[in-house]
Amino acid sequence: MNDASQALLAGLNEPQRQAAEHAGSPLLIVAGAGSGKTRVLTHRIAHLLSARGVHPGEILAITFTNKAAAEMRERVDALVGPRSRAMWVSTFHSACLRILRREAHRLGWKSNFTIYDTDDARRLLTQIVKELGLDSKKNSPRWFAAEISRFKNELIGPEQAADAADDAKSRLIADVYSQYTERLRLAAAVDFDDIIGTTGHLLRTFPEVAESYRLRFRHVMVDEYQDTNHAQYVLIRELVGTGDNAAELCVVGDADQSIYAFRGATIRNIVEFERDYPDAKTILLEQNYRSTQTILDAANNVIRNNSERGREKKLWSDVGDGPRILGHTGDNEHDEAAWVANRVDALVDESQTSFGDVAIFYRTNAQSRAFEEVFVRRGIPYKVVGGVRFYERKEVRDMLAYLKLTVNGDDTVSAMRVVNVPKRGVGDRAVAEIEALAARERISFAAALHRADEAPGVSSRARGGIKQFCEIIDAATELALTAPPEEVLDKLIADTGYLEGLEQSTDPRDEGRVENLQELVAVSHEFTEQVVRGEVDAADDDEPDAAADVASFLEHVALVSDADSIPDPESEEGGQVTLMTLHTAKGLEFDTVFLTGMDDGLFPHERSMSKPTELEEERRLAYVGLTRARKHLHLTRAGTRNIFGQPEFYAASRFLSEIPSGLIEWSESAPPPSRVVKTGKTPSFGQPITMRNPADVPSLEVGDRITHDKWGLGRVVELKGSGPRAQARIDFGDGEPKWVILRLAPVSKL
Ligand SMILES: Nc1ncnc2c1ncn2[C@@H]1O[C@H](COP(=O)(O)OP(=O)(O)OP(=O)(O)O)[C@@H](O)[C@H]1O
Ligand SMILES: [Mg+2]
Repeated sequence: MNDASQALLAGLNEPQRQAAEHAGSPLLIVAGAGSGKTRVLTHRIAHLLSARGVHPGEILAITFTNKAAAEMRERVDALVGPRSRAMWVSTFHSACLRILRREAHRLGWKSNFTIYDTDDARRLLTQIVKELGLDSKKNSPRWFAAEISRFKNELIGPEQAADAADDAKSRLIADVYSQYTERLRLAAAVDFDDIIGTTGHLLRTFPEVAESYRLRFRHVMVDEYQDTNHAQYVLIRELVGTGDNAAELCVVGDADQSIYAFRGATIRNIVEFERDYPDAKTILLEQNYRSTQTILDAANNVIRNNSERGREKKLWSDVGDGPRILGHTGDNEHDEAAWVANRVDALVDESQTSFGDVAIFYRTNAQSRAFEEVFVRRGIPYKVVGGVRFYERKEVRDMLAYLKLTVNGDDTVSAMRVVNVPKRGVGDRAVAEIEALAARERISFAAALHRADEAPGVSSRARGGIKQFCEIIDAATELALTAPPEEVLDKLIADTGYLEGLEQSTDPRDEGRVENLQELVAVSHEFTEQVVRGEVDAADDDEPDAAADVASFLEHVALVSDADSIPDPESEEGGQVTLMTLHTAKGLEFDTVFLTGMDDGLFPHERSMSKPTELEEERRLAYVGLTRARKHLHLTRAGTRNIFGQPEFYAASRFLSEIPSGLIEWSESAPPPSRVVKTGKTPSFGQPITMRNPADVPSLEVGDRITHDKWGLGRVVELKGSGPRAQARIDFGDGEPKWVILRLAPVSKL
C-alpha cells in the first residue's frame, strides 16, 4: 500500500477501515446515524483508486445528498484529476436516465422522450378521470397517482394489476393505470417511477445490455440503502449481476432511518441483505462522531419504542455529554418562532454557532411561514429549502412546456397546458374537438393540433390560434436543432407574446413573474456555460459530452431536487439559517438544530396516529431529526396554533415523553408531560386534563344533547375537524355557544 492510501485510511476507525478495504464479496454496512457510513463510502472509493488500481469509470455511486456527491468527487479529483469525471456519482434517477437515454431505442422509444414530473402526471390523470366521467372528489387524481406509483414501485404492470383486481375499486385503479400508461406512451413521456422501473426492465430484457453495464461498473455503491424500494432493489441486482462476473456491491444504511415508505421504500432490503446476497459480509459501526452523548441518548430512547427495527445497535460518542437539550413551549406558533429567533441570535452573539450552522426542521412545509416572518423582522438571514420552488411557478412551467414541445412534439400534457397560453382563442370546445380527433386517429393531442383542419367543429378563430401556436413551436423546434437552450427560450418568450403580456399587465405580481422568466433564461445560460466548462454529467472517454441543447437542459431541470438548494456552509449562501422539512434533512448535519412543532397531531402527523406502522415511520423521522445535531439541540412546540383562523389546541408530541426528562431543560417551570396539556386557554379553567384515546372521543352530531363536567347540559350546534382535531360548538344556554376540543373536553353524550 502506498503512502497516499495509508494516509487515507488513517482517518478511519478499525471497522470503518475494514469496510473501506473489503474486497471480493458484497458488503453491507449497517450503523446508526452519524457513525461515518457516508464517510466510509467516500474513503472506499478513494481506496479503490489508489490501492486497487480501479479506474474512476468503473465506479457507480448512488447518493442522496449533493454534499456527499461533492465530497466524493472532490476526493477522487484530488487523486486522479480530470479522470474523476468518468465516475458516476448520482441519484438513482439521474443514473437511470443516463442509461435510458442511451438504450431507449431498444424499447422502440425515441431518445428524446419527455419526463413528466408529479404535476404533469397529475394533469394527465385529471384528464383521464374527467374522460371516464368519474367524480374527481371521490376519485381524486392524487389518489390514483399514489396507487399507480405503488404498483410501479412494486414493478406491477397494468395487465398484472388488472389480473389481480378482484373488486370494483381495484378494477377501476387498474383501468386508470392502463389508460395512463397508454397516454404516456402516446406522448412519448415517462414519469419518475418509470425512470427506475423501465431501466430495470431494460436490463432484464436485454441481457447483453446488462452485461455491458456490468463490465463497465465493477463497483456499485449505494448510500441510504434503507430507503430503496423494490424497483430500486431489482435495478441494483441487475446492475451487479451474480456469479463470477458480478460487480462488487457495497451498500450502507440504517433501518432506523427509513422514512420513505410512502414511496415504497422498505427496510426489508437492508434487513434481508444477507439473504439476498448469501456470501455478503456485514460490518457494524458503533462509534458516533457527530453528536454529543446527550443528543444520542435522546435519539436512542426515542427509537427504542419502535418494534420494527433492524439489527440492534449501540451507538456511543466520545465527544462528551455537551449541553442539555433546550425545550420550549410557546403560547402559539408565533411565540414558538420568536423563541427560536432569540435563541439563534443569542448563540450567534456568543459565537457558539454561525447562521450557516443552524437548521430549523419541521414536519410539513407550511410550518415555515411563522419562522420566515420573524426572521425577516429580526434580520436573520435564512433560506427555505423546498416549498413552492422556482420550477413550480406557473410562468416557469409554461415556458418549460413550450421548450419541451420543441424536443418532443408529441408531449400531450405540455401542449394542452400552453395551447391557449397566452390566450389565442383556443377555448375548451376547440380543445375537445382536437382531443376527439386525436382519439379517432390514435395520435397524440399535439400531433392532432397540426391537423386541426380535419376537426370540423373547430371555429375559424380557434383554428387561427392553433395555426399560430403550431408555427411558434415549429420555428422554435427548428432553432433548437442548432441553438443553445437560452436562445430557444428567448425566441419562445418573444414569439408567444408571453413577456409582453406580463409587462403590460397591471397585476403587481406580474412583475415578479417577469423576473422569474429572466431568471429562467439566466439558468439556461448558466447551464450552457457549465456544459462548455465540462461540469455537467461525468463524461467518459467513450461518451460524448453532455450537449448544450434543450433536451439536456430539460433533463437537468427535471432532476433538480430540494436537496440541490441546500446551501453549503462554506459558500456565500452559507451564512444563512436553513429551514427544511425533516425528510429533506436526511444525511445532513448541523451544529445547532431546532426540531419545531413537537405537537401531537403535527408530529407525529395526525394521519399516522391510529396506524402503528405509520407511527413507527414518524418515530424514525424523529430519530433522523434528532441525530442531525452536533452540539445544540432544541425541541419546541406551540400548545395552540391558528388553523384556518381558529385556535387549535395541541398536546405535547408523544416523542417528547420518550426522551428522559433529565436530558431536557425546559425554558418553562415544568416540562409538558405527554398527553396532558396545560390548558390555560381551554375551557377547563387551567386544570391539567388528560387527553382521551381517539377511540374514547364521543362521536357527536349536530343536535345531540351532551353534558360537560363543568358547564352542565348543552346541545351541539356545529361540528368541525375530525379525528384528534374534532371540535364541537356547544350551546350551554348561557350566551355564545362555546367551541370545545372533543379529545380534551370532559363531554359525554346523553
Ligand atoms: N473515523 C472518524 N474520525 C473523525 N470523524 C469521523 C469519523 N467517522 C465519521 N466522522 C465524522 O462524523 C460525521 C458523521 O459521519 P457520516 O455523515 O459519514 O455518518 P453517517 O453514518 O453517514 O450518518 P447518517 O446516518 O446521518 O447518514 C461526519 O462529520 C464525519 O466526517
Ligand atoms: Mg450518511
